[in-house]
Amino acid sequence: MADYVFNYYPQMNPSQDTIYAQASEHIQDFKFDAQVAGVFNDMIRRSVPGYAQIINTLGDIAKQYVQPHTQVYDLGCSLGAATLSIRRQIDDRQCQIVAVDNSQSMIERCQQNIDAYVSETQVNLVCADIRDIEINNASMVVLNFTLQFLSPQDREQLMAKIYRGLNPGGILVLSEKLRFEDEPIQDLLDGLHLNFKRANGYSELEISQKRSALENVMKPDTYPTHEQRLKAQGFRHVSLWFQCFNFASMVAIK
Ligand SMILES: C[S@@+](CC[C@H](N)C(=O)[O-])C[C@H]1O[C@@H](n2cnc3c(N)ncnc32)[C@H](O)[C@@H]1O
Ligand SMILES: O=C(O)C(=O)C[C@]1(C(=O)O)C=C[C@@H](O)C=C1
Repeated sequence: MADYVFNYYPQMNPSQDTIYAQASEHIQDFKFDAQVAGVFNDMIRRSVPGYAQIINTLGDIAKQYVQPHTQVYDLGCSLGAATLSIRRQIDDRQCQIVAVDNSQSMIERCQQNIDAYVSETQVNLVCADIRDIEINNASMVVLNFTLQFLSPQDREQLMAKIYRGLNPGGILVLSEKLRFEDEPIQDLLDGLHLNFKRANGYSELEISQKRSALENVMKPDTYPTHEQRLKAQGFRHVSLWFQCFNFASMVAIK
């Protein structure tokens, strides 16, 4: 599989993630702070199976779904990988991309990444909580591994806001880590994910310390929960379009 986004945007991948490499007595809750922002491109590529494929495909989906003179929202944009992939495909459409993250460190690095490439499409980079922003005149909304960091009640409210802000025919792309009710399936897919991390050079110590750090802050839903929530908002067409182990990406069309 072409790992194009990392070859295409080489400046996005400057440092290796060694955040959990040393044993620590007190593992603090995971935060998207300056330390994480500095290594995030390496971290997410080595932690999320299919990440590059998902980023590339977001551009393809944008090409099909983004309508002229509308807005595209990238919620929890981190370093801007999704925004950059989408922007390359919609330069002829007089659209604006609204990219939002509440981590100042992510936003600063994201701005540098966006400024590094010329484009006709304006990117409005906002440092804010995605629970507080307005969404309107949207033809595409992206939540690429962001919803899982909100509380269940906030997930529901955000979905309702996204649905209201999308134009008819607009699309939401929702990528998440998944949980499985079926225990053997949960164990199998979780184990395959751990092997993916090992194959990408993470030690057992790094894997277990990161797991502890994420325990309280990232609570994945099952696919049926996602599907029910999306349909309850009114989305008429809901499907998985990608899954690798316990990581998936869904589309929901209004
Ligand atoms: C796993 S990262 C997303 C990766 C990114 N979408 C990509 O495709 O590379 C989650 C991001 O969501 C941001 N985030 C988490 N909760 C947020 C909130 N309530 N409001 C805004 N941003 C949030 C974090 O700061 C982090 O940058
Ligand atoms: O589940 C894990 O082990 C992860 O590292 C997942 C995950 C994610 O899904 O966002 C968690 C935090 C980091 O942002 C990168 C990847």
